[in-house]
Amino acid sequence: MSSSDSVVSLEDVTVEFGNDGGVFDFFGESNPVRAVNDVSLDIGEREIVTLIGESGCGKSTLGKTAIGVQKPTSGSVKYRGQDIWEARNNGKNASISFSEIRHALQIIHQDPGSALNPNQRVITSLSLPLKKWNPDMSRERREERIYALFERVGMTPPGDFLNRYPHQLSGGEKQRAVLVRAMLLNPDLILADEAISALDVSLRVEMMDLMLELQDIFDTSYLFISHDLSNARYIAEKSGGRIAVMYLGEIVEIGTVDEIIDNAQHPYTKALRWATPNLFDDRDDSDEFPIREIDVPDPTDLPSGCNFHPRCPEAREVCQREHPGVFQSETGGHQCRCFRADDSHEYWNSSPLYD
Ligand SMILES: Nc1ncnc2c1ncn2[C@@H]1O[C@H](COP(=O)(O)OP(=O)(O)OP(=O)(O)O)[C@@H](O)[C@H]1O
Repeated sequence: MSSSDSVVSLEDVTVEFGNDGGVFDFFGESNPVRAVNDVSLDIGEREIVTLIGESGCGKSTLGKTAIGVQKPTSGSVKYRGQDIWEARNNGKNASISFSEIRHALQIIHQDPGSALNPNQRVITSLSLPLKKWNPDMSRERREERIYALFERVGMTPPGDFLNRYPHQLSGGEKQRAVLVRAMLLNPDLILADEAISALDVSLRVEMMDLMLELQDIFDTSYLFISHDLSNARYIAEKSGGRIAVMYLGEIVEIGTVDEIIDNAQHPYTKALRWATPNLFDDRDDSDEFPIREIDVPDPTDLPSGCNFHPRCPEAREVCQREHPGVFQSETGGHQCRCFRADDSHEYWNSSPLYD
């Protein structure tokens, strides 16, 4: 996919936190955290990209950067070809205004409670954004749309739910209300940041199905963040989307379900897959955990060479010295940041690092 066909396109994006002139900088006590490191990613029309990786690897920061909430330290983030930060800072030259971009890129969080005002009835919380973005829409028309969507997501009769306060809804009902609120704005992309993680396991599939159903109606793309590979697999498989695996700020592998689940190339992806037993029918219980059991490196003090080499059972001397670039499969879709993806790399003649 080229960046011109994309809804959102990130190119060489890096996001650092720290070194902001605070008191710790003065004493030289803080190194910046490179939460996102040189990430390029295109999200297509009606595409679902799932970001997966352990806590602190940079998923939320990358997600917020993709929707224009977090400014990148370097690199560009474009919405339909328009640089989001240029639109924000230099609106006169922008072909798409920053407010149009913010309208088109919505977010739903893990905690739906935080998105609904506890002191307002649900109908009010859902009406306000519609009113803001469509000031000419009559109150009757607004409520008609909200009621229709509530019916669509199975919250019937809608009035029973809409006239309650958020604390009178269950977690699953609140999350559905928040999804409806985002969809009412007819966004092009929704960042779903761990949006199903707080739900009971039994409700997660229901919520993912609902997201897919609404995607069909509204032609929405999703950037779906999860730390659970089986959820990532479910949504990517059903939508024909891609899974992107993050490790310490980088996308270390990206591809379709077949490529990531059945033909993983990166040792970290293989470790995630191993750690998700319900994905791995052929696992022998005596198999060793395919990752070296040391602490996750400090994101303010990244290792030399490949970020993953201290934990990688396949690491060789070159991995300690050189940072791997992105290797692409012949079709270009399956990408991996590991020397092992290149049959002719000097890695294969380099000495193993660990016994
Ligand atoms: N505003 C901030 N200021 C300083 N550091 C931050 C900030 N936001 C994130 N970080 C750091 O950036 C790194 C990536 O954080 P991020 O929340 O993006 O990861 P994550 O993969 O989404 O984690 P989790 O799954 O726990 O939410 C972490 O080391 C985190 O502490």
